[in-house]
Amino acid sequence: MRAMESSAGGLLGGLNSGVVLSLIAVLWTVVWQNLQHLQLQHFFKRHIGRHARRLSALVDPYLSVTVAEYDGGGRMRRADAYEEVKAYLADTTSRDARHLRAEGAKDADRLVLSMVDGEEVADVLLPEEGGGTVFWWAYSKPPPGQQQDRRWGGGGGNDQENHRFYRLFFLDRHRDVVLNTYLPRVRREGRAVMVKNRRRKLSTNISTHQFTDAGFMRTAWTHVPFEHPKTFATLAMDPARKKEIVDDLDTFKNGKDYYARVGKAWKRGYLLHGPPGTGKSAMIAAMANHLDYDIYDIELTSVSSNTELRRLFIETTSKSIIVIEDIDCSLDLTGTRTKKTDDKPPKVDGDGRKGAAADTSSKVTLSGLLNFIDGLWSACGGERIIVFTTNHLEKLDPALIRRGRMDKHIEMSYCGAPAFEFLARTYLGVEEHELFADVGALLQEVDMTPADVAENLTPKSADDDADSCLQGLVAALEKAKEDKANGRGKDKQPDEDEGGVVIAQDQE
Ligand SMILES: Nc1ncnc2c1ncn2[C@@H]1O[C@H](COP(=O)(O)OP(=O)(O)OP(=O)(O)O)[C@@H](O)[C@H]1O
Ligand SMILES: [Mg+2]
Repeated sequence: MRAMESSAGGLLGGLNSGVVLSLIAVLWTVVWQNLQHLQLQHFFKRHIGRHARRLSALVDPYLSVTVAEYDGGGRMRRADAYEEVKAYLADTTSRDARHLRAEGAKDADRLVLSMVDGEEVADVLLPEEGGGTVFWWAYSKPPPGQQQDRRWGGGGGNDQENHRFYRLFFLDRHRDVVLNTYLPRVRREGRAVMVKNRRRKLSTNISTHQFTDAGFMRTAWTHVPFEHPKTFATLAMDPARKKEIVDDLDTFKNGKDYYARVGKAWKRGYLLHGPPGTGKSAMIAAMANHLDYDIYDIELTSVSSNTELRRLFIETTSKSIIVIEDIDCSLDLTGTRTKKTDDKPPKVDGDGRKGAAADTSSKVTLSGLLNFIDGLWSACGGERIIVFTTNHLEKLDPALIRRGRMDKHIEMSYCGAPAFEFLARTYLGVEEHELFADVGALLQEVDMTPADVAENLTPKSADDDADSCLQGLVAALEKAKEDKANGRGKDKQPDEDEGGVVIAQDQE
């Protein structure tokens, strides 16, 4: 059978032209097919299997390594090796393959090319690896009805999708160099190409059909290119705290060995809390830009079950930030989500949390969320940051935000004098101004968010300059001070009555 595969791939003709061998190949194919019809294959397999294998090695001397699109039995996560081989072959493909598939690259004008089904390209060893030897890479999918066969890269599971694969053909005498030198280099170089071509993504959990290597298929996430311009250089906050956060992120990013050594999953939780407009979302964008990570923004209210939450997690890639904004408003066990399902009281598990036992049908529970953050599944893939934001730290369940889950708590607060001066430099380009002292003093008396300060510092017409913007800010601050004195100040946040202590109730 392997003789058939490789001859179909054009290998045998090119490299084994002896008439005798060709005759044997034809004879063998005919005999084998007839044996199948006669139901004698089993007999032969058992009794002359060894001889058959020798004969087939003579007819088809090529060995193969299959790099399948999906690891394991299901289509949970694209195999890294598959992506790496695809990236590695992109150059060769664009040079040699006749039919190509194109995807957008980081650079807006460029395309990343790959093979379509049935294409083949040749590759050679580098001079320092021995040079000269030709290998063949073929890209294909299993023949109909054989998707589950392990020979075709299938995992033997129940998934009926067509799993694509790359298959490398080589001679037995090159086995060592292929397995120990060539393939590791393919993966290494593939990873480097992936980094070069990577367009960062902002994904959200809207399930859609997307075009992948396997054609149109349903994906849990929908994404757009991530293009938020916020960086730590334009985020106003106390310089010492900013440095601490940047150092923390860098230590995490470079901490692969450390996490492996201490036996912890390579992930880190950040809890950003503070009033609206203090820069929590801006901080997430700055983190993603600093680390060069993708963002997965989960809208928890549209996740129907703990199982779906887990699936979402599995479909995230490493080097990503998983964000749940306004976590205090996202998980309402007493509101509409519960009413939507049934009136049965939620099950309570051993440590008193509801919903952990079996209720996976209808809603996300605190227990599901805790598992999402640090259960066994949370370790798959590695290099992920999980960020929760909230305006109401006090409403969150202590179990959710304890260290180990949310490792670093970052308070984002109202604008002080240093943050204001930073914003004035960023927005107006002024280092010094006579109104700085007035603004600084007013900011000590009234609470104004960086978002409001930034808005006041934004020129509204061509006539606006640094003077007029700063005067506008002083006026706004004086008005806020007056309102506060008259009892019309912001005693409560606009959304204070919404949301409710929803997560906390999960742990009664
Ligand atoms: N510390 C800051 N430095 C620079 N810009 C800021 C800062 N805080 C807020 N801003 C600006 O104010 C606007 C609103 O900020 P952002 O959306 O990050 O607030 P938030 O804390 O996420 O608010 P919410 O709780 O309502 O989601 C953004 O345009 C952001 O650039
Ligand atoms: Mg926000």
